[in-house]
Amino acid sequence: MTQTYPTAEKAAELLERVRVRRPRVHCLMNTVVQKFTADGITVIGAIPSMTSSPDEIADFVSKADVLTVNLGTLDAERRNVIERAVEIANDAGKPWILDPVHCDYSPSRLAFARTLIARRPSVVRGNKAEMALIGKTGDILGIETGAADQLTDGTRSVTVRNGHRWMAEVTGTGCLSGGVIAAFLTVEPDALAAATAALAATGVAAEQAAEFARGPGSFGVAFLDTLSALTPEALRKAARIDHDH
Ligand SMILES: Nc1ncnc2c1ncn2[C@@H]1O[C@H](COP(=O)(O)OP(=O)(O)O)[C@@H](O)[C@H]1O
Ligand SMILES: Cc1ncsc1CCOP(=O)(O)O
Ligand SMILES: [Mg+2]
Repeated sequence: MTQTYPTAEKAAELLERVRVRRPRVHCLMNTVVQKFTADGITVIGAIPSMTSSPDEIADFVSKADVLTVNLGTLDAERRNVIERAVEIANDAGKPWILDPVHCDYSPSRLAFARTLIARRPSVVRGNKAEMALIGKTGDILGIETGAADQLTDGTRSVTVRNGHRWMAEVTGTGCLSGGVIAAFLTVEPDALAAATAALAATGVAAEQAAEFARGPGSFGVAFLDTLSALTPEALRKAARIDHDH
């Protein structure tokens, strides 16, 4: 069977669509990087919300277009809220993404990540150590980020080669990428194409930011500037997307 693979042209088209649609992205996000993640979602052209209040989660997820579930700074109350949020998203047929932050540090967090994967997120994204423990995710899109981002949906595999090493020195670039991927999931049903475009966009913005930043601190700020200013045309020209065939 002929497979369709995401291209730089497709990434540019999806960036345009996110900016036009302005999707609502609800994030159950660790407490360390809520601001940076919300800023990333805003500058890509989407609208973030961040509450983890048990009283409000149903209303917020019901009004959102997509959900981001991030397991950093997890506590008992947020576990319950996550379970409720996932149930609402699934019942409404809304996409959601799981970031199993630090599941490699804690068996209980890894076990919780596995129960969530059984509830079928559209995407699981983690760093190398996290994804080594999560393992294969079957037909659920699995993404291992790093110097190159490796994406596979069990049938197709794609590598996104954009980015800059300073991304690894700013806390929360991975978490932010989860929020940006979520925004792209709302404009493209093929999760592989959506996530490829999102990671190419953040990677290209990082390359541009590194040209005028002086180190990780100024890079974090510059990255929001360049992600905000990123044009579909610049993304099309600079995206470096490879695939397996
Ligand atoms: N050495 C690197 N060179 C280029 N991009 C990188 C590098 N390390 C991480 N990134 C990028 O930084 C983001 C976060 O990735 P990663 O560090 O793997 O996740 P986490 O923050 O969850 O540990 C991703 O967009 C990834 O592409
Ligand atoms: C996103 C992030 N990056 C470094 S610490 C942190 C929060 C992680 O929380 P936890 O220590 O509970 O895994
Ligand atoms: Mg992470």
